[in-house]
Amino acid sequence: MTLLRLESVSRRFPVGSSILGSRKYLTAVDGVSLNVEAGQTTGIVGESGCGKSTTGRIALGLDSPDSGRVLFQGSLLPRIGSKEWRSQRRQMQLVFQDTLGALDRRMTVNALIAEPLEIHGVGDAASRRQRVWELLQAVGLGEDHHMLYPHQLSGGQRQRVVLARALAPKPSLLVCDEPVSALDVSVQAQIVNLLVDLQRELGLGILFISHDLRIVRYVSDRIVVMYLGRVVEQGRADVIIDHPAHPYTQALVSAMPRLPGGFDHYVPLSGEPPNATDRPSGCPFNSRCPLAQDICRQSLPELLPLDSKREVACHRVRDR
Ligand SMILES: Nc1ncnc2c1ncn2[C@@H]1O[C@H](COP(=O)(O)OP(=O)(O)OP(=O)(O)O)[C@@H](O)[C@H]1O
Repeated sequence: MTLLRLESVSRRFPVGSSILGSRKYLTAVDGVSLNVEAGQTTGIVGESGCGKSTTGRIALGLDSPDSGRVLFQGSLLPRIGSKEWRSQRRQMQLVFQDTLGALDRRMTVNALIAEPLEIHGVGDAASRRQRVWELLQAVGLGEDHHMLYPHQLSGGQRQRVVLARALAPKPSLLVCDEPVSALDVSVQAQIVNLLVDLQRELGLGILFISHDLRIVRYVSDRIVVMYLGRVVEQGRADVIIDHPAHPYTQALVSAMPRLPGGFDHYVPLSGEPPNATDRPSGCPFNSRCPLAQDICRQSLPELLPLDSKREVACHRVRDR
């Protein structure tokens, strides 16, 4: 069952000064469509600034698209701030990257986990205490931690608190935005495994945002590759990573440690993406693409099925 569906969603932001007449618009997200199935994970990858977090905020209804639609369990997301929106927000929770300070330093772990239950008016005081206890256990924290303050916890323990807070209102969808990028590699693995276990147990749908392809491959059923606000390739996670088709995906994958039987070409990725206020005409990737030809500078490639397992937006892939 499709839990979340983004249909041709776009979002642009004004940049520069309107007084000096230099106002420009930056297109952060441009015609993005994706699905998250119940009990499954859709990963979004791409370099910094490609629009991953903006897509996540739109998916959660924390930001509104300028065009396109967001459907949650088949219905349009209610207007931001409305009563319906507030009640639906329980169903959709954000797991963000904990930088020390994102959690209120004056609150104990207990109080931090109880807070979302109080905000959403879940149960009475006794049932909330019971739920906090269950959540502590679910994320691998317990008696030793519940009266501690955030600064007394390790990064991994704080991320467990972030996860417990997100799970408190019993959501069906989690949007995880770089949930482990601030952590050491070994702790990253613990938190990612915890997330995968909890997903299995609770049947959660997850939109998992990260610039780290290894982690996205590990957790995702489907992967969406974004470049300058657009989806350049999306499909089954194993196909995207083992047989990437778009030159951008190939470059990202070839920068990963090689996997047995996986993609074994080296595709260089030089320079930085162009400024998002000044996107090149044609394919957004043409200025860095080793395969670019005239057509790539002239016309924007559509995202079209390449085979039954993925869609690709590239003129040249179809020529090969
Ligand atoms: N509120 C805003 N006002 C103006 N520009 C914005 C705003 N939010 C995001 N942007 C711009 O939109 C683009 C996409 O940002 P976004 O945070 O979605 O990218 P990202 O892929 O998540 O990046 P990162 O991996 O660095 O978090 C960036 O160029 C960013 O500067």
